[in-house]
Amino acid sequence: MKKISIIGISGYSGLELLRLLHNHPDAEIVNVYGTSNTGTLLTEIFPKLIYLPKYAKLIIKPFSSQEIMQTSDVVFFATPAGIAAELATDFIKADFPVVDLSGDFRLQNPLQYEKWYQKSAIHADLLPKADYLLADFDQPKQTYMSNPGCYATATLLTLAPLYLQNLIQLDSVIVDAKSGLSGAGKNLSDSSHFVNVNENVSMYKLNQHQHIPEISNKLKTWHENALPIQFSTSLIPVNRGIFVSTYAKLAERVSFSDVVAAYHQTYDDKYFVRVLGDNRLPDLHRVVGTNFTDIGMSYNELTHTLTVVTVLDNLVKGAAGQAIQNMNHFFGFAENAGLDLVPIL
Ligand SMILES: NC(=O)C1=CN([C@@H]2O[C@H](COP(=O)(O)OP(=O)(O)OC[C@H]3O[C@@H](n4cnc5c(N)ncnc54)[C@H](OP(=O)(O)O)[C@@H]3O)[C@@H](O)[C@H]2O)C=CC1
Ligand SMILES: CC(=O)N[C@@H](CCC(=O)OP(=O)(O)O)C(=O)O
Repeated sequence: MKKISIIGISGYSGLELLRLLHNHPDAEIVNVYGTSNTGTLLTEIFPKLIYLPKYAKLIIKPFSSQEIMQTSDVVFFATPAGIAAELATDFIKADFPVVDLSGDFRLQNPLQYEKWYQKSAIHADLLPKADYLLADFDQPKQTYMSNPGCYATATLLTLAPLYLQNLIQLDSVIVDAKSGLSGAGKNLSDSSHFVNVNENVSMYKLNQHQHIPEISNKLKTWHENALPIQFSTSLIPVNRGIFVSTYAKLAERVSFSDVVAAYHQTYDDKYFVRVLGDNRLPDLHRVVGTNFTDIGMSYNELTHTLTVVTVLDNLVKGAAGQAIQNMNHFFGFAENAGLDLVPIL
């Protein structure tokens, strides 16, 4: 049984880690950390947990790297960008296992991080200590596991077969991504007020989203001629879910059946990515509450355009679920331990 600490327990993905780890056969949560409400019982802040005796004694504690390393086997950072960069050094120096849900270690180039996250980057010497782990493709080799972003996960799983098998015109890719509100975390802002989100759709961070460099960096490892992609993000009035529509022109002499075959070839042996087959397109309800990514595709003979639709739950596959999938790989557990989830609806 591996002992777990969670930093950022009162945030959306911190609590989602607790929800998923609750059913993990090989893991137990021993300590939880935050900055507000320290010294308070977790069940006092979240009365919905009161009936779960496992958590009756958990107190939200102020961060202590020494305590975490003495009491647990792995720590999850479910904290906003900038916090792991500040607090993770002791773990890296001690080679202590970390799964970081934030963007702090996703970009190996500190200048790229500073440009896209508009924060100071961690010292360049520490960045190579982290593995960027798109869990369905990458296995941890080091102890610092950097979890991909939610939009980046959906986009990369969409594009992997097309880049790896050289199936599209690389200058033709347009990714239109939409997210539910929990993707923005628990803090209120004008744009996240119920009245501004309900019965509304808005595009934000156009051409400036912090997941763009992360996506481009990975695409370059799959295809040496990868070009910048056109990428947009919109907010939709749902609690959870990422819905990505991707458009591209096929490369010469590539047919739609080649594309469908490539998706099956890439994903049929990957438990958490499900290919729906040609002309069947997924919707959010298929995956909400689960660690699955569902992908469907269609081809328009008149415009010679491929459309791929990808859905995932931003809090599960986009954050806590993929983080646990990476932890499962690290400890050699079954990949789906704690993650065999049925969609909420
Ligand atoms: N929401 C999502 O769908 C996704 C989120 N992510 C990433 O995961 C991370 C967490 O996101 P999310 O859960 O949405 O964020 P939230 O804003 O909901 O929660 C963040 C939590 O971090 C805690 N925190 C902040 N500073 C510290 C600190 N110094 N020490 C300990 N705890 C701290 C806060 O607790 P307190 O109030 O006690 O300070 C808060 O509960 C972010 O980096 C986010 O970008 C990645 C993919 C998807
Ligand atoms: C709906 C919404 O606002 N989503 C957030 C996703 C946040 C996130 O996951 O950011 P990092 O992974 O880079 O830390 C956003 O678009 O910024």
